[in-house]
Amino acid sequence: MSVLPPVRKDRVIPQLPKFFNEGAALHTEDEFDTKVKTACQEQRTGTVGFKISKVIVVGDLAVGKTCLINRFCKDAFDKNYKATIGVDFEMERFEVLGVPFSLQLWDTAGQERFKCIASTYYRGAQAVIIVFDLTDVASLQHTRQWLEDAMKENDPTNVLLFLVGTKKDLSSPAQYSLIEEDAVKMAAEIKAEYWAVSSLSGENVREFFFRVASLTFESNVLAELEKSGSRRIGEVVKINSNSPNLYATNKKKQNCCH
Ligand SMILES: Nc1nc2c(ncn2[C@@H]2O[C@H](COP(=O)(O)OP(=O)(O)OP(=O)(O)O)[C@@H](O)[C@H]2O)c(=O)[nH]1
Ligand SMILES: [Mg+2]
Repeated sequence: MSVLPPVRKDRVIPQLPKFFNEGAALHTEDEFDTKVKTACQEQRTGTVGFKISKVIVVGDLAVGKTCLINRFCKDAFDKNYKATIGVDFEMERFEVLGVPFSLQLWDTAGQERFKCIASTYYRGAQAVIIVFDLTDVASLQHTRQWLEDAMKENDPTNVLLFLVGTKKDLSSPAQYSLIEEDAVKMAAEIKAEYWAVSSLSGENVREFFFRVASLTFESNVLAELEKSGSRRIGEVVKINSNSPNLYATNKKKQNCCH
C-alpha cells in the first residue's frame, strides 16, 4: 500500500491569499466563501481532497512559462532558453483549509510548430494561465488568441482564467506602469485575474500559485456542495437547461455523438 508523504509545510494555505490588482481580480473577498470554510471544518468536502485539478499554462514562445513553473516547483531559474517541445507537467500538492488538494500544472509549447501537439492537452482544464512578457507588448496582444484556442477545448463557464505578465525585473517602473494599464484592461475584458511576476527574482511567484490553488479549490468545493445539495432526498432536483423541452435537448445530444 502506498502512503503519500505529508504536504510540504510551505504548501499549506490556511487563509485566502490576496489578489494582486483590485481592478483585475476574480474576486476581491478577504476570506474564503463561508460555505467553503464551514464545509472544510465539518469535513464535508466530498471528493475534492482526492482530486487532481488540471491547470494549463499557455502563451507565446519564450515569454517565460517554463521558468515560471520551475521557479515555483523547483525554486530554480535557468537564464538559457530551452524551448518546450509539446508539453511537460508538474504535480503540486497543497493543503487548503486543512484539506489536501493537488494541481497538475501543464507547461505547453509556445512555438508554432509544437502548438498542434500541445493543444491536444488543453482539454479538461479547471484553470488556464495565459502568460505574456511584460517587456513585449505583442505577446500581450496575442493572449486573446491563446485564450480562444484554450477555450475551444474547454467549457468557459467552468474555467478560472489568469493573465500573468513575466520578467518584471526587466522593466523600469515607468515601462511597467504603461503595460500594466493595457494588461488590466485585457484582464477585465476576458474576465481573468491579472498578476505580474519575475521568475528570476521570484517576486510574486509563490503568491500567484497560492492564489491559483486557492481559487481553484474554492470553486471545486462550491461545485461539490451544489452537487451534494441537489442529491439530498426530498429536495427538488434542479435541472439546468434553457430548453423547455428536455427530451428534445437529450435527443439532440445523442445525435451529436453519431
Ligand atoms: N530576466 C528574466 N528572464 C526570464 C524570466 N522568465 C523567463 N526568462 C527568460 O526568458 C527565456 C524564455 O523562458 P522560458 O520559460 O523557456 O519560455 P517559454 O515560455 O517556456 O518558451 P516555450 O517553451 O518556447 O514556449 C529564457 O531565456 C529565460 O531565462 C524572468 O522573470 N526574468
Ligand atoms: Mg517552455
